[in-house]
Amino acid sequence: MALWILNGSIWDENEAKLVKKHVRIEGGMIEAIADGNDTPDTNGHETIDAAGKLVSAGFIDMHVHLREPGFEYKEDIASGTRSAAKGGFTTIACMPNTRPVIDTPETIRYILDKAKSEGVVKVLPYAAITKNELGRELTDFAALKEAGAIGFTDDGVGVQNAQMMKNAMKLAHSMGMPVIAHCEDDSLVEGAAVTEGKFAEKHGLKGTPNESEAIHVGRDILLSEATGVHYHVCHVSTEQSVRLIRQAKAIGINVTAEVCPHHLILSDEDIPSMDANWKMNPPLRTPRDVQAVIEGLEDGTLDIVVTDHAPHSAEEKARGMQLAPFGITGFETAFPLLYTKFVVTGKWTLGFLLKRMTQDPARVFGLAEGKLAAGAPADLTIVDLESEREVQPETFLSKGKNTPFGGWKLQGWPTATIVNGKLVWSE
Ligand SMILES: NC(=O)N[C@@H](CC(=O)O)C(=O)O
Ligand SMILES: [Zn+2]
Ligand SMILES: [Zn+2]
Repeated sequence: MALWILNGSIWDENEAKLVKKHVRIEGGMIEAIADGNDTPDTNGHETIDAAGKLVSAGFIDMHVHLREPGFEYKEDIASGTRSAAKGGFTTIACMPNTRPVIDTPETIRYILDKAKSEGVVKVLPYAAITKNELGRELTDFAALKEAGAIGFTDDGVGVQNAQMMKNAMKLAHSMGMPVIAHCEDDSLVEGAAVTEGKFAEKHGLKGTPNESEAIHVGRDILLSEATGVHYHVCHVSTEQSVRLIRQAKAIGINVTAEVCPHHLILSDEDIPSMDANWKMNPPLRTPRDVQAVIEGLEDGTLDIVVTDHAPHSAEEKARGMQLAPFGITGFETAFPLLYTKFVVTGKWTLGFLLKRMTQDPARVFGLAEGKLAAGAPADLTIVDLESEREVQPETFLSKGKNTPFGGWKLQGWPTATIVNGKLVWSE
């Protein structure tokens, strides 16, 4: 039996507009895409009517925190993948800053097994660069790759020692694996919760300077040049980082980069109070930085959008700006935020946004997903582009309700998500 998604609107890249199509799915693959004016014979097959809705390749999020093992009170694989599906994501890559840290083949296998038995979207695990993410000793890259790790990162902290990072890059390059870096020089941060800027000044807080991120970006670009490794920069938030990555790409260094919706939309000047739902790492930067990351994404310096979905409990976030952990949830607001802020306003085409959330992550990480075409995996997202709805954190499928976007009125809400040809979430 096939599954037909009928009458949906698909973004046509050549015509740069939405066109009506029918999608036929069989055996977990997209089998055919038929003209919307045809009437396919759907007798004996399942159908989903997508009239008036966008049908897109499923979104891909290459930077998320599922918190399992160890922090299941914040999120687990079951809740995190359901939250992802509700946000229209069909493939997600999870970070290793769990407890224990994902630094052994056993933990990689645990994640993959759990994702298979309890998850509803595809989960790709990263492994740590250093044991316990302590920056002292490299993990067993070969065994981790063999177990299914897709790259190496100590996300949550920066690798402080340059020689350690260089050794990691050399080794990763020798096995064709990428190094993904959380860029932060601890000596320049010293416990600051927000960026240097107007909010910090107003509240008499210590702020993190932009260089704390960009110094690592610059260092690692040079190390990538020296080792040849594919170096991917996490959650770029500063003008200086964008500038360094742009220059590195211009001379052919093997660097790619990501940016989060919140860094594209919010600056430190938007933070209304000492509310820790506005606290994340990197922090919200100045309006000038926001402009720079927007331009970076637009000109391809920044390749992809990721959520950095980072759920925490309400109790943890209630500790206040200085003491609460860094991070905000991302899955269930990402697409509506970007669609409303950049596509509805006419700044970007819908095609541009979709590309940065589907094809580009697939290109950067060499995935078969991310395409809406015959022969591609049947991972699809159906989206209502019209209705305006309010962000209601209490309705999130994520255990984390920590978001600064509560109450925002947005368009572009996913209504159904299909993974490997199966409906895994619908309204
Ligand atoms: N981004 C965050 O603010 N927090 C992340 C860690 C990280 O991505 O660096 C987390 O694990 O909570
Ligand atoms: Zn990080
Ligand atoms: Zn992260």
